[in-house]
Parts: sequence; C-alpha cells; structure tokens
Amino acid sequence: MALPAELAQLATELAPFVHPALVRRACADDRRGLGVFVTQPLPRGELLLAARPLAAVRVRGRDEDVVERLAELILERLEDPNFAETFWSLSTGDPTERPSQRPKRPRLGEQHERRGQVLRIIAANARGWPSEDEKGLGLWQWHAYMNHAAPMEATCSSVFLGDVLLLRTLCAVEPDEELTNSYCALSAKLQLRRQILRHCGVPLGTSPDAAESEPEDGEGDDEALLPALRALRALRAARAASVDATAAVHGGADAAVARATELWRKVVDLAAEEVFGLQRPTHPIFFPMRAELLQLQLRAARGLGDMAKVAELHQAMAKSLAQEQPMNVEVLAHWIAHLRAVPAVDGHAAVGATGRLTRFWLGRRPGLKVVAEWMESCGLGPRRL
Ligand SMILES: C[S@@+](CC[C@H](N)C(=O)[O-])C[C@H]1O[C@@H](n2cnc3c(N)ncnc32)[C@H](O)[C@@H]1O
Repeated sequence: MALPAELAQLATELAPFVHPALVRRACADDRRGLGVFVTQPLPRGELLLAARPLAAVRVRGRDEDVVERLAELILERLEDPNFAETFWSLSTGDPTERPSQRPKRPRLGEQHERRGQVLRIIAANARGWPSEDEKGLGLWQWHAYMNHAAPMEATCSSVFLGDVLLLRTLCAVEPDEELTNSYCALSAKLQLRRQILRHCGVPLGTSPDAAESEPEDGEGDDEALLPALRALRALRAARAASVDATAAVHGGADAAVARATELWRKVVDLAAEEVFGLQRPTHPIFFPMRAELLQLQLRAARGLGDMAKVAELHQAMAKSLAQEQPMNVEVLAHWIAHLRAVPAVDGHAAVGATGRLTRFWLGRRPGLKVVAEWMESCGLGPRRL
C-alpha cells in the first residue's frame, strides 16, 4: 500500500535533513569502530534525520532475492564517484578493520572482490524496509553510521515515511553522547535478535540482547530470572501447540480442523497475565519471550476468528512492547491493529496512545485511516504483526 498523500507530502517537506549537531567519530571502545555523537544538548523527540536512501529495493520474493537486487543496484551505482565515496565510507562489519583503511573509491578490474565487499557492507549496514506484501532492504547513510544498543538503552528510534527514514531522540542527550538505535525489531524473538546482531557484526557480549540465551529450567536461583522462567515454560507449550495446530489445519479434514481449533484455543487460553505478572520485569530476556508468546496467541486467535481476543492481544502487545521502548513504531502499529480488529471496541486508550505516538513522530495527528495506511506502507499492518 502506498503512503497516504498527506504523509508523502510531509516526507517531501522534511527530507533531506541531517541535524547539524551530528558528528561521526571514533568510539572510545575501538571494537565499536566509528559512531555518531552530538555536539550540543538535544531534547527528547528531536528530529535528527529525514533521509532518503543511498540505495533501497523492494521485491516480492525470498530474502536472498532482496539482497541480490540491492547488491546489483549498488554495483551499478558505484560508477558514480559521489555514490562510491559515501558507500565505501560504510563499515564492513570487520571489528579489526580501522576506519582509515576503508577505500575511498572502488578499484576497477576487481569485480568479484568488489561484489564480496558490497555484500559484506550490506550485511553490516542495511536495514529492512518492507511494505505490505513486499520485502525491502536499503541503506540510509547516517543511520548506517550508528551503532546498536538494546531497545531499552538506545537513545534513538526510527520510522519510515515511504522511503524517507525519520530518526528521533528517545530521551534528552548530552554533548559528546553517542547516539544509538536498536538493530532488531522490538517484536523480534530472542533467537532472532541474536541472529540479527551476529549478521550485522555486533560482537556478542556488547549488548544485553546479544549476550543472553534462553534459560534452562532449573536455572531459577537468579530472582530476576524467575518470571522469565515461568514465561519460558508457557512459551514452550505455546510453540509446540502452534506447530501442531499448523500441521493439523493443513490436514484439511474436519477432524484436523477441529484439532487445530482445540490447539489454538489452548494457546489463546494460556494466562499470559498470570505467567508474566504485572510487576516490572527486570531481566532483558523477558521482553522478547513475552512478545513471542503474545504473537503466538495472536496467530491462534486469528486462526479461531476470535476478533475480540485479537483486539485484546494487540492491546496487550502494545503495552508490553511499550515497556521496552514506549515510542517505538511497533507500539503504534499494535494500537492501530487493536482499533481495526473490533471497530466497536472501547478505543479510548488506543486513540489516546495513537495520538501521542503520531504527534511524537510526525508533529501532527492525522486521522486513524491515514495512520492505518501508513502502518501498512511500513509492513506493519495487522496481517503482518
Ligand atoms: C551499521 S555499522 C555501525 C557503524 C560502524 N561502527 C562504523 O564504524 O561505521 C555496524 C557495525 O558497527 C559495529 N557495532 C555496531 N554496534 C555495536 C556494538 N553495540 N558493539 C560493538 N560494535 C558494534 C559492528 O562492527 C557492526 O558490524
């Protein structure tokens, strides 16, 4: 779905913009290479970037097709010296590489080597740019200069308006503070977060979400891990039932559908509130586990066609993700999906949250229909969540 005209116009008004307080320089920890810092204090919500991509593609196909298409586009455009200079300024993801060793321009006659280098730079710097049914991938220059931090520690977050990437501060920042953002979607499960960080070249152990693995039963001595362990048991039961339900529904026969219904009901009925409690979780692995469980429940509720439950679960998901990063675009997407699931639902809290989030990101409050179309254009429509 295309970006609504009102927001496409806003993107044109905002881009291109790079905040004059941003500088790129070496980090004190040399494993991090270069990073983006600020030269003056900035308040929460400050617009840092409104950037069109250096290169970006969208395709209907497999993940590998998107990478291939982006590499082809970059290889073509490397003939342009301005493009080449910016592209070769990006990290290769090799922690031993000194930024000063990055070549200023591609050397001709080394096609094969150059392609390998392009793919390494894509792996370390590209970010997803999906739309409704399309997979997308692209490079946004200053965004690619930024290092990763776990969502709760990140000082910035981004959203798309079409191909314009908006980046804002999530908190006030001081001069010389490094700006960071999370490389992982807020809803990404634990295993996926680790895969993403490994793929991007973030050394395991430098971020809480890269360091932790799923705990084992019996590891419960650590008080902070107890809620996570309870969640883990529920999560494992839900994973198993979801796999069985999918297999059953593909069986097609009435008995198989009845079995799938029974399994989905079992997943939906897992008392997530009880499992997670209402207390503030303290362990970083808790959030991705809770998000995964709620996602499995959402899928099961959709399988059952129980739209009241779907609405309830989108609300639970919005509140859960907001504990990790309140202004994240996925929080907005779940509030919108909540409102769309059951139009008659008492939407007071959802409308209020939607208003706060859209004002934060856009500086204005478009109608709910426009916001819903915006979320679809970012690949965050209800069917994708
Ligand atoms: C998108 S680039 C970020 C900018 C990069 N540091 C540079 O010098 O241009 C991603 C690379 O930065 C490094 N990096 C990013 N976040 C990091 C972190 N939290 N800890 C250590 N290295 C990190 C990794 O080498 C990763 O492959």
